[in-house]
Amino acid sequence: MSDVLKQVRAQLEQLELPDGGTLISRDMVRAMRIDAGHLRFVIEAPSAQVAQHMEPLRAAAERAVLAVDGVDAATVALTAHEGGAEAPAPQLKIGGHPKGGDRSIRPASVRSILAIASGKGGVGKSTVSSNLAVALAKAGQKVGLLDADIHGPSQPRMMGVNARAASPDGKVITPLQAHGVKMMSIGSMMEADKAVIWRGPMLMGALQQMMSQVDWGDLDVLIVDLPPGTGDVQVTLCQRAAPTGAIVVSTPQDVALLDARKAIDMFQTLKTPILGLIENMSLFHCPHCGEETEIFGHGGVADEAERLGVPLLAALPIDLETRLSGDAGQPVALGEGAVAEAYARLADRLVQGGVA
Ligand SMILES: Nc1ncnc2c1ncn2[C@@H]1O[C@H](COP(=O)(O)OP(=O)(O)OP(=O)(O)O)[C@@H](O)[C@H]1O
Repeated sequence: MSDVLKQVRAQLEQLELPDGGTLISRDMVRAMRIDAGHLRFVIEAPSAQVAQHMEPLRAAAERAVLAVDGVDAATVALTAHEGGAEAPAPQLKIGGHPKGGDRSIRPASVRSILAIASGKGGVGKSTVSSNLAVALAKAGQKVGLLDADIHGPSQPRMMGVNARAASPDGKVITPLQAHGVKMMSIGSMMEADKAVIWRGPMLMGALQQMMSQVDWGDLDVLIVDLPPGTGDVQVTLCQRAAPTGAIVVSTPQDVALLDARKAIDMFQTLKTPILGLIENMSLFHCPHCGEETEIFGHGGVADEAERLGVPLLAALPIDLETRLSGDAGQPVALGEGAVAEAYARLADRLVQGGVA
């Protein structure tokens, strides 16, 4: 963390909350960054109800940080963990059959939809999705994250959102909010230890509901974390939501790459543009001896990207902090350091390319 950001945190430690503690001690500060003297961060209230009373504190925080040398301007936003304890549980029947034939399920207020896919499970597709969402939000984009991995939803854990989603009118679902990102997951609609035992049509119905019945509002980009493989959810998304493009995540290992090719072939068949590939877990840098080990090999994804004529968008190392912060619901891209910078570069590249 830079010295200026450390001083900003120290300054915020001085600002007492009316009900005790500070924004720092109560872990309410998210996505803090400084760019050419302009400091930006998000205060995340535990619920929408609490957030309603926090505007004076937001304004006070914005004023207080201007006292720090190196901060010339400050923008502090207020968000809430929607669906806190007092929010009503959704009355929707999730998991019905899809409706409307081939009609589009693309929300009109969403500018870009990025599908994050992989051929094989466990290669880091959800990790990339959550970190990319956070990095885009840090870059000032209005971001949504839809966890479409219906059988194995991991975004509630990775984004640190335990609340159940709410639907005040029983028709429209209010998305949850974490780290400046609107988030919706089938995991936020179900009881934690209930298995989802739906088949094709119900999966497609659930995707349709999460696209079109969630109040996404105006978004620059909606990141869709797909299930692994080439099944009904992927095909429905491509045919009915017309994603702006797909990003395929793979490890450099042969077996993962073989499956990634199938995913790539599916997107080509469905005429969804492939924006590029991401190599995840490419290199391990030992923090003790400094040695670098290619645990899953190296370079395979770059070769595949070249063969297809699409960019290699990022090569991300196998990294303990990535795993720990994902498990703790605080994506590594929230902080600083080499991996956070790699995600910031990836976000920047997608924004510059006009796809986010
Ligand atoms: N670069 C990385 N370094 C270290 N651990 C990682 C990295 N990327 C992902 N992981 C870890 O690997 C595990 C699997 O990652 P993740 O859930 O993102 O994969 P996935 O492709 O979405 O899997 P699935 O398709 O089965 O849901 C997680 O524990 C995650 O924290």
